[in-house]
Amino acid sequence: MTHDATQLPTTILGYPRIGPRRELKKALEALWAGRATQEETEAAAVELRARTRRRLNALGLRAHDASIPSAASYYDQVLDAAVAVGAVPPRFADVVGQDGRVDLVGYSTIARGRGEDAPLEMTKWFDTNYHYLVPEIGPDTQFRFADDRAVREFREALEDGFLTRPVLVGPVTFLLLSKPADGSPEGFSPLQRLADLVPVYAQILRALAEAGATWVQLDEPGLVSDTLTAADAKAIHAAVQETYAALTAVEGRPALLVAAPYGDLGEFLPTLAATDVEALALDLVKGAVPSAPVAGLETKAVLGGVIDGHNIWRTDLVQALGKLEALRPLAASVAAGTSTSLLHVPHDVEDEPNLPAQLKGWLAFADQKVAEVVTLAAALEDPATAADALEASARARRERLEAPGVVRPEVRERLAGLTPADARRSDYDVRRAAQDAVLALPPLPTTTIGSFPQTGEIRRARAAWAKGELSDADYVAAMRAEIDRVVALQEELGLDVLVHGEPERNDMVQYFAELLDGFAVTQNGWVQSYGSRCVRPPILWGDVTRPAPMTVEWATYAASRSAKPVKGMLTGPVTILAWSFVRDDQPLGDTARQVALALRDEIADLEAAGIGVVQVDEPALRELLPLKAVDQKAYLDWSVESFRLATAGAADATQIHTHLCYSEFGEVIGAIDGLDADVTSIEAARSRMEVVPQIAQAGFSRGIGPGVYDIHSPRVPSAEEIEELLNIAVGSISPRHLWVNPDCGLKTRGYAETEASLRNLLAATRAVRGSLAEGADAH
Ligand SMILES: Nc1nc2c(c(=O)[nH]1)N[C@@H](CNc1ccc(C(=O)N[C@@H](CCC(=O)N[C@@H](CCC(=O)N[C@@H](CCC(=O)O)C(=O)O)C(=O)O)C(=O)O)cc1)CN2
Ligand code: MET
Ligand SMILES: [Zn+2]
Repeated sequence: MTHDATQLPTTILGYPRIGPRRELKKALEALWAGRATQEETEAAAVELRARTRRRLNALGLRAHDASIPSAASYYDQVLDAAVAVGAVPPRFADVVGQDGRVDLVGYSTIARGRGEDAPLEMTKWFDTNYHYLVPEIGPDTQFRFADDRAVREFREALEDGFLTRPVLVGPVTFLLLSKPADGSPEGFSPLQRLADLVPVYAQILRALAEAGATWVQLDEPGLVSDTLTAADAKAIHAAVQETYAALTAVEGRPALLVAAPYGDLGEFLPTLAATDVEALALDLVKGAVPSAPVAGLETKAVLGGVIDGHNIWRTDLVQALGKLEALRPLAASVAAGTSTSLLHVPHDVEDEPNLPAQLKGWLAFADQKVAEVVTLAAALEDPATAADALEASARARRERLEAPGVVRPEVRERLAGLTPADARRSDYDVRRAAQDAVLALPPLPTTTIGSFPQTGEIRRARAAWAKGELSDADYVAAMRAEIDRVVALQEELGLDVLVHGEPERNDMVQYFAELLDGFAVTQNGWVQSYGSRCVRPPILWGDVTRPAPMTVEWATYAASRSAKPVKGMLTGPVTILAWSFVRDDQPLGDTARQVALALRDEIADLEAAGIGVVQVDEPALRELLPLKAVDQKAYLDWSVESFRLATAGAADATQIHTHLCYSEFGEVIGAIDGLDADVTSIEAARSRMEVVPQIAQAGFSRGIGPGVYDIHSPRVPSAEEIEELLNIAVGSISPRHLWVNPDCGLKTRGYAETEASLRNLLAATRAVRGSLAEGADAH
């Protein structure tokens, strides 16, 4: 170590990467569509990185002290780490250049797959709506310092006049998030490869130091979960010790900041504090200031993550400063920072011309949060200089509590009048008989998850409508034409329960937020969900009411086009909360119940309009599950209750479906059972029906549709392949309960592949129905 590292710069753990106008999304999608060269896409990204540095500098992060993070990524930071350490699966070995580098086309291939080569699996990043790519690590994976993008981007910034702080996923987290490569022996876990991986990180640190880096940030969020078995925890303690003993021994290295976002470090804090790293970043939003001295911490610089990287409310700076002050006696020095990367929030409140002025005063997007960090840093130096800013932030919060619409007495009264009976339906058998009588579905009924391809034409029509260039009537006509097409296609293919295809929805959450009171939606508030895909999370700021029916006209129009049952399509309360920025002035459960009541009224209206099947999607049920075991039961109670409150007003004969993606099914199976839906569809094709034994074991005895078509890839599954998956399902799930459906909605797919895949899905279903009938005849 060649410089003073007892003082951390004021900083943020990371910043949005997609660009204020989704510049990176557009550049990447142009490359993928063959409309841009690699050089053009790289050039757009270089420009975006330069703009980001200037912006952060203008907001008060300094240019020369590693205060500005170098944390860009073309797709995902975990994929970046995999490529850096040479952990590219053998099926993609050809995309790695002679020099170890992976160019943008090759990098995109690993992320998105090609032909029969499946991409890396994608899964949720902690308790966020961001998704990372899962590295595949086997006993033979050859780690080496392969791609030096981190060094190149550090140099790029330096040449531009900025000494930045490179950010990498730390080695322990990298292995904890990896999965064993296919063919790994029983009992193998990627963490067993730590000793081979750490020297590569050491090399990277050396290369960064040679390039002039003074600080490097290693993100270790893998340490914040406590749902670990004792044996796992022991192995992770040992891994932390081994990793940071080795990395701090690297000669001439940069100072190390180990960041632990998304929760409290708990038992791993003492372990990290005992290492020789210079600095730790603690999440003081989800986690707490340690209540007693921690051995080793007194020699470290600590970044107090008091600004919430996960929400958009303006911080109560008085309270935040209090936490930093409480931390001071425990550490060598304390700096102000964010709890997580700002990746999960939009760029700039000032870029929202349509948000009400009063609401804007309550909000802090990424840029406002950087300013808050800078204000706190000043307040740490001298509270007097920041007194006005501190008082203003406290005033904004008080004002919010009293503003009209935040509390609506009629909503409060309705909630207060609820009884347990409002969340209970009749027994499943009673419902099943009533539903069989009206629906008369064949065995192994087929359906889809709701959305059909969102074509460029649909999106352009909506954009024109929003700009006033297309009239309401023309917009409705365009969407109805799409519904006609979707219904006709499903009829032709022979699906049993049809959908309208959701063409009118920009997003399954934003659509409802636009129609409910108590929400605001943004114009430019894009947040990366995965790769180039983004969402604009709505802001749930007040009590929720439903001024008018939201889906009835679309659903009844679709129903008028077919004699088959058409499934109404709603997003559930938990998912609406999970994918919005939610008020933090009352328990989430109370907010969820308000949303549930709006959905309950919608279901009543759908029933009254003759819709006899309604799906209430809850793909985020698992996402909001707290990382800490102690908090999980309370969450499962309110989340399940809110779904039931939304659905339990339905008549026995109304078939309620739900849908969940991301098959960590085992973890929430109790909750899924508790939802008491008549039919549940889940993602299963990607994991080749891994969840089926879990379903059987749990004795799940209502309708269940494990997905048989992986919609995350353009690949068309063959009928034989789907038949094989169905046979696995039939092996453990009673045909009385088994449904046939894709893994998820089809909105990100094109029509050609969708049609071909669904055709194969129906052929496979007919084949399996045939063999079931033969089996029944033989008995
Ligand atoms: N909120 C949410 N979270 C989720 C999911 C989800 O569906 N919703 N699914 C899971 C996976 N995540 C996903 C996240 C985003 C997308 C996605 O497709 N996003 C679209 C944007 C969707 C949208 O808001 N569309 C708007 C705006 C579309 C747009 O970009 N319009 C153009 C103009 C139209 C054109 O010329 O194409 C523009 O504004 O510039 C609309 O359709 O109205 C994208 O990034 O491309 C898919 C999956 C988990 N989390
Ligand atoms: C992310 S779950 C998506 C469910 C929704 N009904 C759709 O089909 O798109
Ligand atoms: Zn889904």
